[in-house]
Amino acid sequence: MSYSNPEPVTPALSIRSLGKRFGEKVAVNGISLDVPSGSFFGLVGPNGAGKTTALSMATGLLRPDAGQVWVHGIDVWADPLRAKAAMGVLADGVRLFDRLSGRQLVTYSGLLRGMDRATVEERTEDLLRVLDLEDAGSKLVVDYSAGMTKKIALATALIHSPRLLVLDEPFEAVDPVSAANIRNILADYVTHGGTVIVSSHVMDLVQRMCSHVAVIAEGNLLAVGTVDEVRGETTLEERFVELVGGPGHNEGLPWLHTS
Ligand SMILES: Nc1ncnc2c1ncn2[C@@H]1O[C@H](COP(=O)(O)OP(=O)(O)OP(=O)(O)O)[C@@H](O)[C@H]1O
Repeated sequence: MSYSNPEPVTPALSIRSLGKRFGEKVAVNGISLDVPSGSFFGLVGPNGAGKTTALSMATGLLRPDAGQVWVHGIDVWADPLRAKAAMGVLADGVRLFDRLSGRQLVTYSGLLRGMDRATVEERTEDLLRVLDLEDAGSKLVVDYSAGMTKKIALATALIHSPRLLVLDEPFEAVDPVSAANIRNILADYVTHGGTVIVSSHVMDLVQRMCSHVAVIAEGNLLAVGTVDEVRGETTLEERFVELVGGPGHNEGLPWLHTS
């Protein structure tokens, strides 16, 4: 009896030769990588490395100058509606419809995704509860704090139960209890077959939370693999500093010394 080779599993996200420049500035320099399905994938890099630009292109928010992106095998730029249906996105710095209340915003996101109202209402209440936003549900999003805004944006990314979550800095400005809640929700989602991509500056968090990591700096991919492969015998933080270069400007600011 002969067996054919098993089909290789389609990555949750595949990026090939993705590039973007803003004027003279090359923000993303022909990056290629695969995010395995079912992974918890961290994207790390210094300020201005190109993380947000790369994730915006990967999620159909910013048109690349070059390259291609597939989400579960669907070409994001050739078939955006189908690709976006498979994704939940927490974008950095994108304005929400903040004249809606939190509850309205999450409900609206679900209805826009074509979900039926009863399911949307049920999930909206679940999301407000687990994200500790029940009391703030009827307040306008424009009046939310930075952390509350992050959490309501996360709720809009989760409502349709996507196969892939792409979260740009999901823990920024979020209090530790809410952050732990969100980590648990995401870990549970991955355990049940979802894939998460998070960008973060907190190496310790990425080391503890993620199965895989990519390091980018100045628009280039410096390392990618499982967290253990990338960090080797050291911590992810030490490896990160080795890869992107240690602290510069050691001279400090003498005029700031008050005594
Ligand atoms: N709309 C834009 N116009 C001009 N330059 C841009 C624009 N967006 C990003 N850039 C530049 O592209 C580079 C990459 O920026 P990007 O926001 O992708 O970095 P990042 O890794 O997300 O940084 P951070 O960690 O600080 O959020 C930076 O030099 C930035 O100034």
